[in-house]
Amino acid sequence: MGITDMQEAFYYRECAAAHENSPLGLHYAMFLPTINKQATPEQKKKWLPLAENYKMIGTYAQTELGHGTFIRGLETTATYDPKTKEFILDSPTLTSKKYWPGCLGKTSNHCVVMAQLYTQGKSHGPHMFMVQIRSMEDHSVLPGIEVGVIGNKFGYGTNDNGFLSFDKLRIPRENMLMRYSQVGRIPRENMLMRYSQVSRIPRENMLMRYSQVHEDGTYVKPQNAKLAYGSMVLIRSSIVSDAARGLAQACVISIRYSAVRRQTEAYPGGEEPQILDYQTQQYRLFPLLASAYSLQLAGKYVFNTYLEVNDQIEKGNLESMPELHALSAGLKAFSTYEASAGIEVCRICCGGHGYSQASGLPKIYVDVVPGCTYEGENTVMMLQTARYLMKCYSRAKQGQKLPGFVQYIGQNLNKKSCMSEEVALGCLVMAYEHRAARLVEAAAMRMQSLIQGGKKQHEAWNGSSVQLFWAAKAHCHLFCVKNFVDAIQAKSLSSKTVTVMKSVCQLYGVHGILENLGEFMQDGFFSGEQVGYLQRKMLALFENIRPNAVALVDAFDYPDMVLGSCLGRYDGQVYQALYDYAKSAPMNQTEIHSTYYKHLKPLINPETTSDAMQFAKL
Ligand SMILES: CCCCCCCCCCCCCCCCCCCCCCCCCC(=O)SCCNC(=O)CCNC(=O)[C@H](O)C(C)(C)COP(=O)(O)OP(=O)(O)OC[C@H]1O[C@@H](n2cnc3c(N)ncnc32)[C@H](O)[C@@H]1OP(=O)(O)O
Ligand SMILES: Cc1cc2nc3c(=O)[nH]c(=O)nc-3n(C[C@H](O)[C@H](O)[C@H](O)COP(=O)(O)OP(=O)(O)OC[C@H]3O[C@@H](n4cnc5c(N)ncnc54)[C@H](O)[C@@H]3O)c2cc1C
Repeated sequence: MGITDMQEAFYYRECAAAHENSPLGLHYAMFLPTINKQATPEQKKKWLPLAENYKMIGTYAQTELGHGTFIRGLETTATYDPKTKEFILDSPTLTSKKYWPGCLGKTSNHCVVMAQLYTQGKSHGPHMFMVQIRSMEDHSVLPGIEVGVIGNKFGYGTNDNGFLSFDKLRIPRENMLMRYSQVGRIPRENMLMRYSQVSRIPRENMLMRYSQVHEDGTYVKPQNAKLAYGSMVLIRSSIVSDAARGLAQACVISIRYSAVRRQTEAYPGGEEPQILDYQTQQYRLFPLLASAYSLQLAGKYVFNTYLEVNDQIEKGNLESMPELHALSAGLKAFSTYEASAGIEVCRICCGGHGYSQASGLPKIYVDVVPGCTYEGENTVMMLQTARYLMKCYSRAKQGQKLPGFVQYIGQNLNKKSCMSEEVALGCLVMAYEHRAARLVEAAAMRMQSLIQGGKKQHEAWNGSSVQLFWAAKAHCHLFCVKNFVDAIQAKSLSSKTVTVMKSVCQLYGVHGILENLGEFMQDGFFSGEQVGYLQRKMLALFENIRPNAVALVDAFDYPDMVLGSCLGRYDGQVYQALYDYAKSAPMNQTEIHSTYYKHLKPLINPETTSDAMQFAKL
């Protein structure tokens, strides 16, 4: 294809089989990026050409039967044997079997495995290892390995998510991904001098990233243990755009269909209106359209931030890792929650036809919804963001300056909303900042009061985790609103486009307040009159957006072959498409289905069953 940008490559392949979830998905999404980001130059030189040319086909094997979220609790072990300079990989318990990795059961012949590293009897936590699991000659499973598929799932039918276990499998020392940490002395000639010299330079000259390497194979610590989590941060940063894509496609289908579908005469003898003219249909669909635009912008921001921060990390500057982790973890959770719920609403808005595979909506749903679980279960990710927000809160209270997107924390909470009938974008942002700041403070106060009441840190954390979750969710919501407003105000769009997009942005902000009113009103920030402004503005925005609704979904520019939907076709020929779809159903290829003879005929016409049974056996 010659496409070098990995997101473009992903979406190009998606066009070929939209939402089918490629059996090579993990090879592209995590196996290749892990080699790129976690391997030494020497290891990359050896593995990348094979992986890029599909000789090595791999996946990312981290999750086990017993652990997915708690990486430090993983049970697979990799024990270093200094005599043979090998690691011994083992699955010591039933719960240590790897379980869920995509493309593992039948497709991959290699995988990067996350295992607890042991050297000289000491554990050094989770590290990545390159492991060949099948022969590159005949794809047979290698000795010491058990691998297979995990069976049918909620969706992902084309992905052979699998299980994998090791029985004291020996792999060469060079198979530990050693960009950030090593075991055993690396011969000088083996290590490209990109980052550091080995053995002959004075110890104090060694970049802190590569601290001491000892002859006896003592473990070399990375600058930050979380560098090993880097592949997950990449995918989390990518998932936001992917969730936006799923929601946008569902909006295209449901809004185009709502412009074609007519139902129920508006008044006795009157014409049946387009269902898109029903205010309740607009109330359900237009905010989702706004959300799709907002999440697309958020996805662009977070992926660009990932690229920038990753660039710094590669140069040894890890300063922005915490921000990137907090942003990517929170937005991954927020976007997949919003998109999953939104796609389901789009399906319901299409009535019975929405429940048909012909609509394309079930496929989009089962492709997007696991994003709430994989790459970090959403609640856990929100709590990781909350952990960062608590740190920011205490820094703000100490008068420290905070980075850009958290500067609102610790602000004065006594002020009231500036909201007027006009519903200015600035007042919307101020409302979201106030809500988030207040929820961050409330969670911090709750933690503090529990600790002052004698609770231990972890008890106070758990006892505050609902409020911590609310604070993180409000933080992510603020980010999306502010990012959308900034895009509208900064963009040099034509005045017509700005007018339309400003209404979409306003609707996103207004609807978000009205759907979470308690959090905005709890401290009297809004008056009842101001809430009235917002309610009237929302209804006015529906009317304002209605004439451009189809153009706003056409603007996503998804071709019919990607939407795969009889309801969302660009030409609007829904009923003919549905009828053709039905006619093409495999069961309609014969007038009488063979099961009639076996199961129905004996009930309906028992007397003539025997010769018919002969016929059924033909
Ligand atoms: C098939 C489709 C194909 C598609 C093809 C795609 C093509 C590819 C091309 C790619 C682009 C394509 C575009 C579209 C693609 C998207 C489509 C979908 C892809 C689908 C594939 C994905 C499949 C799914 C793959 C998977 O599912 S793979 C497994 C995922 N599994 C997890 O995600 C485990 C979660 N759990 C944890 O991440 C940790 O367990 C835990 C909770 C953090 C605690 O970690 P712990 O070590 O306990 O740390 P703490 O003690 O809690 O914290 C201690 C201190 O560390 C800090 N810190 C924790 N972290 C981090 C971190 N990162 N970084 C920095 N700091 C961190 C924390 O801030 C704290 O700092 P402090 O506050 O002390 O200052
Ligand atoms: C479609 C799909 C594809 C996948 N692909 C891969 C892959 O390629 N490679 C791979 O390694 N893994 C993969 N996974 C596994 C996935 O990464 C894990 O399922 C995910 O990390 C969640 O972990 P878990 O399943 O152990 O859930 P758990 O962590 O057991 O979560 C269960 C519940 O416990 C709660 N919980 C857990 N910990 C906490 C906490 N500290 N605080 C509060 N609540 C908590 C969660 O919020 C959740 O509600 C995939 C999963 C799916 C569904």
